[in-house]
Amino acid sequence: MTPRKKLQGLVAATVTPMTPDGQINLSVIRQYVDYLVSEQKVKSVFVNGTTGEGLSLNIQERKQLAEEWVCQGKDKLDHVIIHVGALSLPDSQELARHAAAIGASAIAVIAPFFFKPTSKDELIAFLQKVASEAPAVPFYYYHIPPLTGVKIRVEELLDGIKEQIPTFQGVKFSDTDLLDLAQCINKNEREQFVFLYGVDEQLLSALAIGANGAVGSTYNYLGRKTNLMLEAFAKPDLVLARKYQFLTGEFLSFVIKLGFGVAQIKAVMTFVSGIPMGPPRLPLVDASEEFIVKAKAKLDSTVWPDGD
Ligand SMILES: CC(=O)N[C@@H]([C@@H](O)[C@H](O)[C@H](O)CO)[C@@H](O)CC(=O)C(=O)O
Repeated sequence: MTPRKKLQGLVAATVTPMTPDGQINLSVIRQYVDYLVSEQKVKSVFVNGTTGEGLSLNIQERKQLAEEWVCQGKDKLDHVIIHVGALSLPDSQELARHAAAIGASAIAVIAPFFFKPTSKDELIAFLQKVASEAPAVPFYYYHIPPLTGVKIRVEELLDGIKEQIPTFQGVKFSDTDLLDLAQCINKNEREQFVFLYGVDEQLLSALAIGANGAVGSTYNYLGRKTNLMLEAFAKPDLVLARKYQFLTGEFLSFVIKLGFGVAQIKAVMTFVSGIPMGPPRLPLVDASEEFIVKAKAKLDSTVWPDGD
């Protein structure tokens, strides 16, 4: 990894490749890295997050994946962010120490979601205990209230956070509350925090209010298209940028109606990239053949502004 360009642009939330019998399949990570870089023009990854079924993996598996991504990403990827959140604080701390030891670019932590923090102070206390185990590694809070049920506003959380977590770098913001995101950006201009948006279907709106980039599942297979949207936005050619966003939205809205989660993301990534991502881990179950046929037909029939 080339150290340490400020994180911006697209970050692929990686899926965890598995063998048909449910073991993690490290052997395809090298091919996965090359595919992201050469075919999707995506040079940063977020490992062991939601899309990566991080919370369904054991500690050993999470460490192996982190190591493989860092190792295979060396000299190819700009940033390898490792999600180290867990329900158990010692597990999360162990993963943070491990990520630091292997040279991860950054770590991220989700709010614990069984026994939940009920206030900003409780959440910060948990995050601080994890971040302090990796004192030289940039730290991101991973905000995903639709899955954690932890709805503490990020705007509130950020107030004074640097004093308690000196490594705090930014937020992976996977929520539709754009007012909260806007307030975070507006109030923290001097802090130089990084805001990575996580709802791919409305990334353009987040860019408009100042998000630095995005972490998401679609950048695994629509990274190149979304990069064209980012370029159009930067020009600015908003008409073109909207076209890309609308087409991504049309695909997602189509598959969401069919039932779209990590299993289906793995299936889409498998047919688009040709890399076997395998089944998900229970309680998730494989995408149906019907889903795969319909999703593939939808993607194949989409005509993008660049002519593809
Ligand atoms: C709830 C969820 O899984 N959200 C995804 C999105 O990329 C999502 O798949 C996309 O917006 C389609 O709805 C990401 O925010 C998750 C993510 O970045 C991760 O895997 O850590």
